[in-house]
Amino acid sequence: MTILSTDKLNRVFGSLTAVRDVSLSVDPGEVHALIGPNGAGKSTLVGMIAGRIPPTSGRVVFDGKDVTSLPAHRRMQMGMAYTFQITAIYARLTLFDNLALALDDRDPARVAAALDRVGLTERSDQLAGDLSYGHQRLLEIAMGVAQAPRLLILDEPTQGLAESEIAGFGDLVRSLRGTTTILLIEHNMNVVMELADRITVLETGEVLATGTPDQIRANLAVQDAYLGTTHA
Ligand SMILES: Nc1ncnc2c1ncn2[C@@H]1O[C@H](COP(=O)(O)OP(=O)(O)OP(=O)(O)O)[C@@H](O)[C@H]1O
Repeated sequence: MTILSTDKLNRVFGSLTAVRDVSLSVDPGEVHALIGPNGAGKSTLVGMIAGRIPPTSGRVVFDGKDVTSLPAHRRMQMGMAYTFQITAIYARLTLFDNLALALDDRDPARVAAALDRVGLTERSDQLAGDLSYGHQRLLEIAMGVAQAPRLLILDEPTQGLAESEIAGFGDLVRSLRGTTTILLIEHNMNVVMELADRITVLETGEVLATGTPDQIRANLAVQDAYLGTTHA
């Protein structure tokens, strides 16, 4: 059973095929990482999954329905949530108000619980715009999680986070494992190897390999193309 699948998804920009014939499937409850070198097509693929970028051809199926032609907000109504590299928080509102908006509920206990998941409870009354970049990323993740999505897409969530914050992020993902399906685009290989149930490797727009962290580590093509390790 899959909650999300893509079927021969393609996206062409002029003479460049950014994503070529990508078919992948994500199982309910798994943490599925998407990795690959810069320019491999990760953001373009996720943009098509989320409904921000129209595919040139191919299909996206979410929760058993073909959503290829549905706009992003309809996919969100169906249970997709995503955080992107550009933060989508309200800088002039407090953390409390940001979370209350995401939850559509001002119940202090619920807001506090949502902030607690990312360790920001004590900053509840601060303006979001006054937070460090790393804390803004955590707030954005908390807002995504608060919506209790069926599929949470995290685009480079640890970018700009300090080591201690990365550890907290790892705890958060582990606490969601099994209940929330997560598609994780991430450059930090330690984070990927530690958190992912399965990994899909993209290279120049194509799927190079899919497998468990151990399988991906042992895959010679992946080692050559991406992991930078040498083998005999
Ligand atoms: N709107 C666009 N117009 C033209 N080319 C684009 C557009 N968006 C992406 N590309 C190109 O498509 C290719 C894939 O880009 P994409 O951003 O999807 O890769 P990525 O794997 O997410 O990279 P990164 O890890 O650097 O974010 C790149 O060569 C990029 O220059």
